[in-house]
Amino acid sequence: MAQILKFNKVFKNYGNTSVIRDLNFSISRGEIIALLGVNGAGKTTTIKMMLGQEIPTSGTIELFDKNPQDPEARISVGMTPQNIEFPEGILALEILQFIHAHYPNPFSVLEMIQKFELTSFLKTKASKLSGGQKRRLALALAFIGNPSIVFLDEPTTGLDVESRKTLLNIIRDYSKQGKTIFLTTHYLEEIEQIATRIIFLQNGQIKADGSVNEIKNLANSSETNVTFYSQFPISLDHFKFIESIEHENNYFIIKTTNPDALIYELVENKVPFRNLQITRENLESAFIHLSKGN
Ligand SMILES: Nc1ncnc2c1ncn2[C@@H]1O[C@H](COP(=O)(O)OP(=O)(O)OP(=O)(O)O)[C@@H](O)[C@H]1O
Repeated sequence: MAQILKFNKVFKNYGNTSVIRDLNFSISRGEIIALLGVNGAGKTTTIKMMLGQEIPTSGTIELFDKNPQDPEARISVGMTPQNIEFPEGILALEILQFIHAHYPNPFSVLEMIQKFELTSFLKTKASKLSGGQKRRLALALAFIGNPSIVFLDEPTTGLDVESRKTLLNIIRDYSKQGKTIFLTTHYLEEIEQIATRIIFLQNGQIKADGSVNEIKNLANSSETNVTFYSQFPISLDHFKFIESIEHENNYFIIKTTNPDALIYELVENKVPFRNLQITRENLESAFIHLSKGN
């Protein structure tokens, strides 16, 4: 896959504070990348550097083999900022038409209106729109230029449930056309649904980089739950693969590092059970695990 964005030994300081420390990674066509990390980890700073809005203190960033500030690179980029403000007095429709006119090969204004369901507020002044309406307009503006890569900083914040679903579908469809999406969000269940890759930042450094399953597996070692129902008195004291047991109303909840071996032990010891369930890690526990680690 062709690489469209490269970070090479990138550092960023604000005054004496080191915010981004030695970022090295590349991004290819068709990826949906979620940049995750706790508040202050450096996500927005990273996106701003990709967009040429902040300059690295040292190291290099190449966007389409160019400096991110180069207009030739910027013409293939769409973005929404975390905080959206529009100029006073301009209608939503006028902003769409204005931005549309800046791109050589844009989607039609009508297509964006339909996709992002903007019809009901096209004749409203953009600065007077509700938070969710502003967000939908900003998203339409991010996509209208038919960009090769779209940067979305917390794009679903303020969106209602339907609009969220719509956006996730738009993102999925867009990546199927070979376009790249780079986003930050604090809604992990959305990431599980769409991301092809997660980059996890901690204190300005990459702590993990992989598929959703690979990231989940990082936390898997200590926190897989095996639950089952057994109405018989059983002792599991001598079992090797048990980290901890909770027992309530004939339900056993066992934490284990090795669910396969535990189930083998249950069967081998003829423990009577039913309704056995293995609960794999969700992304949230992986996130907590990664955030707590050093
Ligand atoms: N212009 C600035 N001047 C000084 N410090 C800054 C500036 N911008 C960001 N920082 C600091 O850099 C660190 C990273 O901030 P950044 O906004 O990139 O984090 P984030 O991961 O996007 O956080 P959040 O999830 O809260 O949006 C924070 O400690 C922040 O205070």
